[in-house]
Amino acid sequence: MQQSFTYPNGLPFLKMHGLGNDFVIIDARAEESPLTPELARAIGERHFGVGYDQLVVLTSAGDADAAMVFWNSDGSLSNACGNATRCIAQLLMDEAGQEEITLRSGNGLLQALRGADGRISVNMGHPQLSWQDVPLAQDEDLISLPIDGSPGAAGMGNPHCVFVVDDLASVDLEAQGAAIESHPLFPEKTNVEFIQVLDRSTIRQRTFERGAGVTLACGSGACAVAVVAHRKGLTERKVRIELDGGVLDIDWRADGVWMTGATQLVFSGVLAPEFLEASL
Ligand SMILES: N[C@H](CCC[C@H](N)C(=O)O)C(=O)O
Repeated sequence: MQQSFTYPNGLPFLKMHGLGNDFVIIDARAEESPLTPELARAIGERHFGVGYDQLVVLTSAGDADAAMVFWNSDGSLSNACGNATRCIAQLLMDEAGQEEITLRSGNGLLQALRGADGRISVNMGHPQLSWQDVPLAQDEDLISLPIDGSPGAAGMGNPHCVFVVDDLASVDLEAQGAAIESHPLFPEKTNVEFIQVLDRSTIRQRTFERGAGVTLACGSGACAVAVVAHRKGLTERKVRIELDGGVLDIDWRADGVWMTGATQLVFSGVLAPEFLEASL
């Protein structure tokens, strides 16, 4: 799709990660920076571009400190990205010298706080549990899924399908994740989490993300995992989730599902005008 917009001076960006779930951040609060799916995909190329799991476009918001639009590396959009939300919160808190920030996402207003240990907590909101809200296709059923492991589904502004397994080492994450991501049970596709419950307060999680594939961590996924595991009677409402890239602490409280974890600014750069021109 030809884009009338041009970037004669290139396009500045930041690179951040939350537990190895990595992000390109484009700050469009002062100046419009429209993206196309083609450009988002080109920036996400790990060899020909910058590479990311998600790209976040920051814009100004009347009712929040900023608004976020989330792109997956396949060029699709998502209403939620927990780890990126934590990274944006750190960025804006550092910029403003604040310890609390409000961010607007496709899943509503999210409150973020910085703890004494420097980790960022975000209230990711209430889970969506009805089949219409996850969403699931009405005429299918979770048991129709071609994988054992007592599946559960929950939405956190984005859909998640969670499988509880006895041994994560037995899971073919790429193949089984891809099969579920596009299963007809999920009209908007789904993120896929495989978990092993270590005790009532500890879960090991591996993730195949919608639109991004295997990632080292998934924040909204960890929230959905905590909700599904608790509803199955396997864990408390407060759990520590061990992901490939690190640890998230999840607390499903009366006011929403709180997620706490580390964030890291890695580098800043500028996408070259000729790269952008070739990718639009
Ligand atoms: N792939 C997800 C978005 C990013 C989720 C993940 N990176 C997180 O930290 O929540 C989706 O399409 O719903």
